[in-house]
Amino acid sequence: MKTVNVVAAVIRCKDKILATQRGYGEFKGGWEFPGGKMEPGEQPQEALKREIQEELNTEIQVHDLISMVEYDYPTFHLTMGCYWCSIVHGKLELLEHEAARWLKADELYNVAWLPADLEVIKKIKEKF
Ligand SMILES: Nc1nc2c([nH]c(=O)n2[C@H]2C[C@H](O)[C@@H](COP(=O)(O)OP(=O)(O)OP(=O)(O)O)O2)c(=O)[nH]1
Repeated sequence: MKTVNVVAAVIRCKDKILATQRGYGEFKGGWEFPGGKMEPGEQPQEALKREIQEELNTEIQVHDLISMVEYDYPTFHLTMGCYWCSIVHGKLELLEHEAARWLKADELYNVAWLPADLEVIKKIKEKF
């Protein structure tokens, strides 16, 4: 099975984190952390900054790794590095997503996360 390498940003602002809803493709309508596939030769931090600039027109700072998720979807294996991030500059324009929500710790399960994200949500809940 092919492996897809993804980086995802858990953007935190005070007591909330950002969840975004996919606007296209196989998982359309599902909730996720913004981010995407790493390009060959890219470091995770630079891939993440690039993706968030492309998707949300926002500059972020990438902090610590929260979790490396390994998840088997029916047609591919996902390896996803999830990082704490904060906003440096920008207004989170939804250039590719359908919707976005800021969630407090007790609201984390109020959206329908992609299956691979549930493990990360558990870790975030412990640390947040
Ligand atoms: N960004 C992101 N992707 C996730 C999460 N959870 C999860 O299972 N995925 C999966 C869905 C996709 O199969 C893959 C990410 O691919 P993507 O389509 O966002 O990547 P990309 O922005 O480079 O998109 P593309 O140019 O290939 O369309 O990872 C998550 O929280 N964030």
